[in-house]
Amino acid sequence: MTLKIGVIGTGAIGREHIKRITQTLAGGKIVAVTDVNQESAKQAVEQFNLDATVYPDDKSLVAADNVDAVFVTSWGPAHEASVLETIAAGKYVFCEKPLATTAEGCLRIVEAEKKHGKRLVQVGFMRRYDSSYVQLKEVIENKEIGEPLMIRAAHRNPTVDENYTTDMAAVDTLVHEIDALHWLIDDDYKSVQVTFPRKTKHALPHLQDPQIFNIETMNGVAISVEVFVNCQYGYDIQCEVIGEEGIAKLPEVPSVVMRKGGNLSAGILQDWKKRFMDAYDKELQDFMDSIKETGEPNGPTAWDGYIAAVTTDACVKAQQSGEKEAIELQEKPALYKKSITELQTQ
Ligand SMILES: NC(=O)c1ccc[n+]([C@@H]2O[C@H](COP(=O)([O-])OP(=O)(O)OC[C@H]3O[C@@H](n4cnc5c(N)ncnc54)[C@H](O)[C@@H]3O)[C@@H](O)[C@H]2O)c1
Ligand SMILES: O[C@H]1[C@H](O)[C@@H](O)[C@H](O)[C@@H](O)[C@H]1O
Repeated sequence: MTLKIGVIGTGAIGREHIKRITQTLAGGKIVAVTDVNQESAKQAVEQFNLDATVYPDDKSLVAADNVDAVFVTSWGPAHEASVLETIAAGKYVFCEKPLATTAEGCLRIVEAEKKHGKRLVQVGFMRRYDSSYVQLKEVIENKEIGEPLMIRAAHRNPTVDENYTTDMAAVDTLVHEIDALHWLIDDDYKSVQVTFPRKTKHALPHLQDPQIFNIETMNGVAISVEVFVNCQYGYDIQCEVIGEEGIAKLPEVPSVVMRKGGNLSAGILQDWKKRFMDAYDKELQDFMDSIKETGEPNGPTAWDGYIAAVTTDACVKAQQSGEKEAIELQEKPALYKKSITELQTQ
């Protein structure tokens, strides 16, 4: 059975996902697209030679009889309405981060899914599918470094455009670590405090860059994440877990090592599209396969989207107050108690 997919938002990641469904992955077909910029939607159809209808808006795309599942790849503030619309139609939805821009918005999605009675939503936290994070998680789960005590991480982008603001360091960038790190050590967040080191001359006046987020977990693990989005030299994701018996570090991205002109050198990636390419492939393949095999998506849930939103809200508050801010979650609903992946690996 081929999963027939409609895409809302045909910008950078929307097109990346259309390309992988059309050219790389098995089991899905893009049958519908929409974008507030209708020209962009039409261009996407031409670019990938799609046999797909261009709809005027998300509502009409979601309602189309031949659409089984929807990808929400529009701007963050538009996600909640499209996801709610899709759940109301009883269809599956893969939503890029953020699930919604507020914790309240995520809870509205959780409530809608609970009312529907089974999981329909997967959130695009692709690091859980990245082989280097999966290896790191295995080392931690097998207790090879004992109990984790501290994590040192960094999320660096070479540059960002002028629309990138100080809060986006949390909401747009750190959000990946927020999802990946609690999953990695199977713990919950307790509080966050933010410090602003000396500002780089490469950041525009309105942007504080770099920033350091100090997060404490319920088990007392101290996490420090540097977000530096004008680091100039490349796209660099680092993560080191310090445990009672040793240290485990995210492997470096393989790169050809050259000896040339008196230098020993290896390349560093320049943008996010390549770093998590395989993980994007795996997350979407898993989305399609699990729906076919079990009737529910397998990956990060709407509840994971809610955890991320509560945490990014606290981070933004901490940026503004300079104080340690609490990260407080509501009780996890039964629908999300165990993901299918967790049950399978027990
Ligand atoms: N998982 C990741 O690593 C990753 C990477 C990049 C982007 N993202 C997320 O994906 C989303 C899109 O990012 P992008 O880089 O592709 O942005 P983009 O600006 O390139 O594309 C977004 C597209 O959505 C369209 N759009 C906006 N509002 C809409 C609406 N209401 N209905 C239909 N179309 C609408 C815009 O016209 C644009 O074409 C963001 O939420 C971003 O955070 C995730
Ligand atoms: O939306 C992008 C994307 O999520 C990238 O993975 C991240 O590195 C960037 O900082 C962010 O702006």
